[in-house]
Amino acid sequence: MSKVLVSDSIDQAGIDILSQVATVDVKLGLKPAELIAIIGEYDALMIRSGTRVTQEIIDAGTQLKIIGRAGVGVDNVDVPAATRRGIVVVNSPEGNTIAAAEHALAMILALSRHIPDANASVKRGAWDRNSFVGAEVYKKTLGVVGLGKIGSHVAAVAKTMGMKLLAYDPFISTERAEQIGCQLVELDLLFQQADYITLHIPKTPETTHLINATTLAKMKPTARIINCARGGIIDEVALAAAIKAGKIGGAALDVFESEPLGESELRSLGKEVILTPHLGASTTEAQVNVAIDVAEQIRDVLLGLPARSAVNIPGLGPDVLEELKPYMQLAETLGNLVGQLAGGRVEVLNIRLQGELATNKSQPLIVAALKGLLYQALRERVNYVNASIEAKERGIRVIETRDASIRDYAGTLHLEATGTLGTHSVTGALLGEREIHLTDVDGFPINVPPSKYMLFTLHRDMPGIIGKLGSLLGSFNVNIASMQVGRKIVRGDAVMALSIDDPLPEGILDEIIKVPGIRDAYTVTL
Ligand SMILES: NC(=O)C1=CN([C@@H]2O[C@H](COP(=O)(O)OP(=O)(O)OC[C@H]3O[C@@H](n4cnc5c(N)ncnc54)[C@H](O)[C@@H]3O)[C@@H](O)[C@H]2O)C=CC1
Ligand SMILES: O=C(O)CCC(=O)C(=O)O
Repeated sequence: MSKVLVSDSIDQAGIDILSQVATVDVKLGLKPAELIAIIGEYDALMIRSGTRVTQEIIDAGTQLKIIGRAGVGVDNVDVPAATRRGIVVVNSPEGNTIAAAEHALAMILALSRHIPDANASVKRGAWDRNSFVGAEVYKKTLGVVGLGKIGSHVAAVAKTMGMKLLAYDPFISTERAEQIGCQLVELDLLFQQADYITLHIPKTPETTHLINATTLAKMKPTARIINCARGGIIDEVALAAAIKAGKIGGAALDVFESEPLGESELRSLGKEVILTPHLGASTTEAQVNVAIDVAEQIRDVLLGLPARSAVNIPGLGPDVLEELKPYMQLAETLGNLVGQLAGGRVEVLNIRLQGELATNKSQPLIVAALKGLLYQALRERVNYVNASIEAKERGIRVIETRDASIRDYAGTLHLEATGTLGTHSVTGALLGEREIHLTDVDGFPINVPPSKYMLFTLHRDMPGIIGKLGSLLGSFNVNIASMQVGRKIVRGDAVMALSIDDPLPEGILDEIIKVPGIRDAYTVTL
């Protein structure tokens, strides 16, 4: 049975799902060295933001197939290292959207009305109404940095509170921003005009210290900044200094450059600063959502099925998967076949999407074809995650072309591999939506379903050759399940495709090539 390690606290609903297919160990608060010492036993690791999955941990996880992040941000996982090792990294892109957005909205209101400090003062026994005079958000300007899932929800609710909305997000359209009621502006203008600035972007090299001494200097002296996205987007030292110097009005932070927050000037500041310990996703509802979402994906991957929200399998969203799954199987089979026909080292793989397929997303098909192509070299080590990287590292150049005019079948895929031993090509189609058929080998039309063991010959189309080959195979006790010849002209060159019941015994290929009229022969295992 597979083994899953859960190293941060996740809802029981997730553990229950994992337990259907695996032994689940929940071990919280492990130090990096402790995690490195045990991770080798596990097939899957499930985390939240508490566990930092470094290259060392990934290297020690020799059995790891999947890392599941019960939440959105995967910045605590070394995704490139996981990708190189073929480990799927999945997250829950939407499970905690509402929770995080509501936390940001709560921060805006709590900051405006000094709720935390007023509450603490009453609990201390005081009745001080003068120190906590607040500000209304009504008719104030909210600047939303990052108008994705969380930013959009914050904007939509803020709109209903009567706020004016500015947004900065270089990756969304003006129309989309307008639909949400936001005016898309340049970042500097947002900094200059906003009364509240709320951050909803990932932490990337571009967004690290986006809020720094220079950008803080552009803001209104009354501006308040809310960060429920990621620590490190704000330079905390510069922020504390700006608040102390009265250059901005205040800040509410849920996330920090280093978590848990250690020694920090921010702790010493008064009611103009609110700090929460990364609680954005901490609602009962969100924790159930993300636990189920990620546990289901881990279960599926352990059962050999694809994950719906893999962050390191580009272009494989659930909708794409549903539509392309049969074609991915076709691409993988053709990749495996053409790789074996080509033998040696493949240098160029030409992939042509034909007919209806020409209008489809090609990336998943390319990944699947490469997975098939590299299977002989890498066996189980190659998967949808690392196929592209492995191909790149081997110097395989991928050329993609499309031809919508070819309409023999609904959609066909044509693969041509050129390597150190020559060029070979195969074409395949789906019959009845799922059944794979080879429709062409090396330019010769055929129509056969691929089978586990196959033999292909290139020969002269002449009387007696099929009989001679049949007798030869029979003398080696090789049983032929089916046979088909593809030719372009009568008595010209032809290709024979045979399905055989068992692998071809050693040495027969040399005998086959000696049969007069047979020029070449290839055996493949699919
Ligand atoms: N505090 C907490 O507990 C939680 C924090 N988060 C964090 O919230 C953030 C946003 O999450 P979602 O809205 O789900 O992500 P999302 O992917 O839906 O939205 C992010 C948006 O940021 C935009 N963006 C990317 N780079 C940008 C840049 N340089 N400048 C401006 N915009 C940029 C993208 O175009 C996208 O629209 C993430 O960092 C996530 O990790 C998410 C959930 C809980
Ligand atoms: O797991 C958590 O509570 C943190 C959630 C979070 O930051 C995220 O989903 O990106």
